[in-house]
Amino acid sequence: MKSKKNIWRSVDTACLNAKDTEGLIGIEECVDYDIDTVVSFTSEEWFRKKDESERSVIGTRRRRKNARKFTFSVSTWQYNCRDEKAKQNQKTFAKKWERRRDILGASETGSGKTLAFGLPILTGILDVMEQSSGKAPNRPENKNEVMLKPLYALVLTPTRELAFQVKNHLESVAKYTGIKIAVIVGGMAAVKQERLLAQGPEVVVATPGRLWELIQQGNPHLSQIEDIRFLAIDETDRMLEKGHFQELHDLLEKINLDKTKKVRRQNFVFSATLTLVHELPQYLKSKIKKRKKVDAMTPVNKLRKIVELLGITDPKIVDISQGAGMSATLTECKISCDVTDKDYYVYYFLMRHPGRTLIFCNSIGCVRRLCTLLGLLGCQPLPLHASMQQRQRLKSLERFRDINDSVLIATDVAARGLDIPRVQHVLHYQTPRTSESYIHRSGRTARASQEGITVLLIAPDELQNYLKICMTLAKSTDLPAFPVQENYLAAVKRRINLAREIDKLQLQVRKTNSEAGWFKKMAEEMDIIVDVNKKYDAEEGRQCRDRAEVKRKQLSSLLSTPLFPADLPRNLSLNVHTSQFIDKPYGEEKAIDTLKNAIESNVQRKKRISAVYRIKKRSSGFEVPKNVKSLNSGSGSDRERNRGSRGEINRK
Ligand SMILES: Nc1ncnc2c1ncn2[C@@H]1O[C@H](COP(=O)(O)OP(=O)(O)OP(=O)(O)O)[C@@H](O)[C@H]1O
Repeated sequence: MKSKKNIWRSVDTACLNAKDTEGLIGIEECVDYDIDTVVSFTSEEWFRKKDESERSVIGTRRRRKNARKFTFSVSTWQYNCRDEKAKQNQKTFAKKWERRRDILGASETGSGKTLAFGLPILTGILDVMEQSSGKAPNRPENKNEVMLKPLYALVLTPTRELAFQVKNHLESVAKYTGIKIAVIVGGMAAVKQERLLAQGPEVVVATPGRLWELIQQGNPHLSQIEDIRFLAIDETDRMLEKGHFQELHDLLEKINLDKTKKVRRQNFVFSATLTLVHELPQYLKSKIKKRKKVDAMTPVNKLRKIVELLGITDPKIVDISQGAGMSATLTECKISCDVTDKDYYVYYFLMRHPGRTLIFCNSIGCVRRLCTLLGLLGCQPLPLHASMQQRQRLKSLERFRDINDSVLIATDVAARGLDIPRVQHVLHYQTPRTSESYIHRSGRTARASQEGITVLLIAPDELQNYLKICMTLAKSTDLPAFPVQENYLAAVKRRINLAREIDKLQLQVRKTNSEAGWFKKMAEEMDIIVDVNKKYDAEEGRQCRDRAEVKRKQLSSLLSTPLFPADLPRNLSLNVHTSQFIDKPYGEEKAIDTLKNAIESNVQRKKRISAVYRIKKRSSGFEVPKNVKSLNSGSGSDRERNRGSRGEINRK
């Protein structure tokens, strides 16, 4: 269809379903057209539209007789599209895309990479669909086979949650284009996913394991995987890590087999840490000095390796990551403490600074323990780790999104890519093992130009790891210490210690019960009669239960008394799960402001002290002692913890 004079008329939307028109600022219908040729929207037009303050996306939806032009407001994407940084990011990427080259893209966390590859893919598919509209679809060679709808694009992500998120994100953009998107991940019923694939989605978002499984099983829609025109690999550096995602390598081998198809395909390779490289360990540095054959890992080397692994030729590299992939709106800080004190500081933080908080642990066991502990204290934490059922994992995420001031305790399974609105704090309960992990975990806050704070809890035996992270991220100064009002810690400790005791007693009860259960089962199998109650439960188990009950009552009464001074406004609410009263202060200073104020007052204090030194020196020839370097240098001191110091890193 071709419009002659480009005359458009408003369409009355009253007759349409409110859900269908949600987010539309209007629908116009082209009223002068010929039905011979199809009008396609050029990339220039697309991106020109994107620049307008009320950015709009134009998609075509062919109806039986006429084509309609759909313009939808960005509010359908659930965010305000005036995020200049994200827009700039996507524009940068768009320019490269116009030349249809493979893109290797690195930009900081939360800067909008999903759309940076999502938009080119969706527009690309529309183009391909327009071009091939006259041609016959993929006809099977065998007449008995069903005619296949084409598969145009594949997006791969390292985690299932991220796959769902990317799918939702793309779906909201593709809402009026008619492009269908399916998500294929492990942990969900394969039959259901096969049903989705049978509908012939143009885009498949998947994790490599399940996708490869279905390909191996000969899924008809996925049999076209070699024909895809667009491939995006999100969090590529993680996906290509040694020993992980073997299926991805198998898949790449398969789709790179046919050289003509490979050349026709456009690849998008994205991550915030795509160009991040680590400092070489000392022993390797000395090998380099001795001219032994050790390749220093540079960003170029790293990218070269990725390109080689993916079989990409002549890609365009777009590296607009600043600050080692961390958002400029992110404020970092640390709390140095003993490993046994970490619970106190976490609970203190949650109570003193309520807000949506994501706590990262290094192991599943740690997530479970912390969840139980904070659960007993009425914080209602939500767990997220790989040993949970997929349904539960998604439910935890959903509740974390929906509930204000919610707390999610997760392993690194939640570290990459997840975009949860208004996460105010990220706490690293344990120092992450890699710098990448630190960047991605921290990047769950301060997204899309919002402010956020990340707090690293460092025990003495984690100092080494912490220093490595600082060096990789080229930090010249120590992270400031988060200010903690130590006078409240005694009350915090009382609560935590009681909760720990209850946890221990509960564990003992569970152990006794399971032992009794096992014994009973064995006795039944051997057909002997044993008084199990007498042997196990009668004394020890009952005593533990009673003691736990007493302690629970004590804790309950502690929780019903205020933790912070009476002059702070408080919110005494009932925890419906435990029937305990939770006392939550609110209305006080935000964590980020507390830290900024502490840093500011520390700077002022240093200025005052150096002014006093100068005056004294001038008036009495007083010399500043040479060993006075920094007032708060060194880590772990109470003084530093309280005042938010910025000491120099001791690199030795
Ligand atoms: N042009 C834009 N204007 C406003 N917000 C945007 C824009 N583009 C993306 N966003 C929003 O920014 C947030 C972060 O986007 P996205 O999840 O794509 O970031 P990312 O760069 O992939 O982050 P990560 O590195 O953590 O995976 C999302 O909520 C997204 O909706």
